[in-house]
Amino acid sequence: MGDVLELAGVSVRRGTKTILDRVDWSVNEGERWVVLGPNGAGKTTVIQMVAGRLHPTSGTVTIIGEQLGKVDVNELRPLVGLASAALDQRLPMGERVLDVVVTASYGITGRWREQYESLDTDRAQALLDVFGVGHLAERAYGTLSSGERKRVQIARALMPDPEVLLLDEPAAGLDLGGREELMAALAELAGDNRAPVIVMVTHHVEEIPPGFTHALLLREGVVEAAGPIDDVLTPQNLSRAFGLELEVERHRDRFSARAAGAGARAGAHVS
Ligand SMILES: Nc1ncnc2c1ncn2[C@@H]1O[C@H](COP(=O)(O)OP(=O)(O)OP(=O)(O)O)[C@@H](O)[C@H]1O
Repeated sequence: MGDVLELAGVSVRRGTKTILDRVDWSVNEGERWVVLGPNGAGKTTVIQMVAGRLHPTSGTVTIIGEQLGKVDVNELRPLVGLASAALDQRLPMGERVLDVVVTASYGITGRWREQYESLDTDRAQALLDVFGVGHLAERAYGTLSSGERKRVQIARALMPDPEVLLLDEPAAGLDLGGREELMAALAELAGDNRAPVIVMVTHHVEEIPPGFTHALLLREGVVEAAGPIDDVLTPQNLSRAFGLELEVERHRDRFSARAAGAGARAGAHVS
């Protein structure tokens, strides 16, 4: 049984649509997971569930030993840091970047009249520094580039010192330089044994930072493969999940994938 996250026979249905179909998945201490799959596979639904923001239609979700539905989610949420596009839309654009991060210690977006201790503001500043955006602490959040915002969101997600860090497509929309800088920061985090368990959603194997240990491959709400990253990210598994024949390569600690065979499709990405 996963000691950090456990999904057992989890299904999510909306009307006649089955979004997740009897998903089993275990995550243990120290693991760094990537969740991969084509559009509509159910990746965000899984992330929303392990963030305690969505309940399964059937099956059980256990988050750090507490079963969803039997625990106050407000107690659970500080234990799970989430960075996602949906959160970005809720953050006040005029808010000072330092406050965007520090308000996470209260689980709120938007500073009101709370008093923060210097311990909190020092931690927020240190996290911004780790992600290379410390110099932007006094700027309004809405003036940041999308790459800078992604890094602020991750600093915010780490602020309450969570047991689990969930990243829903952190590299989406970044240019090559922005993506590589983010990957370097995430690789450093992945290699830090004091860092929380990490679960990151992506469409592209090229966006998996070095140091990630496990992969969950989804297709149409079903687990195609799950386990150690080298066992899961095989050409066979990825081809099945994405519905086209793919070649997968590993150069040192990075993956790449493209349509099998030369010609018109060579170089295509996997989403
Ligand atoms: N409330 C809902 N009612 C009906 N269908 C829904 C609902 N919410 C999600 N879905 C569907 O469930 C499927 C899985 O959605 P989800 O966002 O989890 O996929 P995803 O793998 O994250 O996709 P993407 O890569 O496109 O972000 C999609 O087909 C989506 O349209």
